[in-house]
Amino acid sequence: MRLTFTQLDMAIAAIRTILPLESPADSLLRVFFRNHPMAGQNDRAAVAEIVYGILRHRFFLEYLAEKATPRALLLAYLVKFEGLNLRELTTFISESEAKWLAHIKAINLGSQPLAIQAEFPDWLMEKLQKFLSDTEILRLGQALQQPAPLDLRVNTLLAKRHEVLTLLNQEGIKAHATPYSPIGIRLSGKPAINQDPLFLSGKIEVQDESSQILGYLLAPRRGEMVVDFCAGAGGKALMLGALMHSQGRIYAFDISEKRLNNLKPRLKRSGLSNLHPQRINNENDIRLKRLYGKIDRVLVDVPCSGLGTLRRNPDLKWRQTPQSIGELKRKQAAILSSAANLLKPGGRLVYATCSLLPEENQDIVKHFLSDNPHFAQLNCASLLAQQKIPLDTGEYLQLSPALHQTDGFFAAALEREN
Ligand SMILES: C[S@@+](CC[C@H](N)C(=O)[O-])C[C@H]1O[C@@H](n2cnc3c(N)ncnc32)[C@H](O)[C@@H]1O
Repeated sequence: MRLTFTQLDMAIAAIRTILPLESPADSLLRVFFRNHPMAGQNDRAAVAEIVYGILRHRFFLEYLAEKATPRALLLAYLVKFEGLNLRELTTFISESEAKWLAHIKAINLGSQPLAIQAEFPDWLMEKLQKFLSDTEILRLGQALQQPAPLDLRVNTLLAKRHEVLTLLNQEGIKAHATPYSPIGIRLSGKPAINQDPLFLSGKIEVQDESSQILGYLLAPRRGEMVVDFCAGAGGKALMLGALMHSQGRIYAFDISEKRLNNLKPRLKRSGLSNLHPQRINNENDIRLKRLYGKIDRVLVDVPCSGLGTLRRNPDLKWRQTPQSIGELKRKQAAILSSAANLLKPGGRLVYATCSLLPEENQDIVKHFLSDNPHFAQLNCASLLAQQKIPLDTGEYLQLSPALHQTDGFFAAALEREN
């Protein structure tokens, strides 16, 4: 990483603004850049990389810096994680900083306590230790400290994967097929894909491979009635529409008008005509009643702690607390129970989270099944095998950045029997 003085100063200002983490880091960074309109494309990329790098390695960096000032965190990060040598920083640092940096260069991360090596706060360590060994926690923590690759989904309504791969390679963008999703592409590096003609013409969408696998678990067919209960900006609903060849009907529900508005330009690009976004007041919205017992497939991608996405959102481990997770669990159970009312007998429901914690995953599903004996659990590995996806994580789908190079994802597939 080669940095200018301006970028170093701007990075310090950005860290000062973002680290209190009063809002999500990505929105704080957006506001920061809005307030620094003179920053060019390269400056923004460098500052964002530094801020996210510091968020990923914050525990170790705070341990290294006696006083965790934005400047100390920046310098420690550049030396320990970006491999900058002191010569490259001489004009920027004082003599005492140079001495301190020379000292910390020799400190080995491997000799630190597990929580620091894995970069997990104490409350999360406590939860993880209930179901993972120390070795598994370390592997998970290390995988979550790596930046996520950029995954694309080919919109099969408009293009084929091999054609898109050829076109990307012709543009000089290094890309290869994802190992599990038959319509996924993984890019090397982070090209500005949202300016690419393939993106602008709706042939590709940005979507992590783990999220694409969910679409294959739900496996909606042409002509069916489908609900994406927590559709957000529609990442998964758009894929469902393409799997259905734009035939049948998908309702994309969400309580957030803003998120559904973000779906609109994507929907326009996608060429789909079977997707209907609709804001609901809450999971018990009276307007849902007319659909009770009528829907073939329901996706319930509930709000969750997001701990499986720490590669992209490293700030979540400081923004979540045991209390916030307690509230999420109540919401998840309520949403699952209401969404299940929509299903017709023989219909399929997929409950999904991007959390790693059994309390937001298996526990919610088990509780639902014990309250609803007319629902049965389907085996996710068999459902994926039917779709020719050789991905066997047992009866639940459990994807991990350490094992599958995807975000951490959980899903259970349920069928209404009568
Ligand atoms: C994990 S996100 C969904 C992401 C989305 N499926 C996608 O692929 O982009 C969870 C969503 O649930 C929505 N939500 C929260 N409470 C809800 C409720 N009671 N009913 C429906 N949606 C809700 C949130 O606004 C958020 O967009």
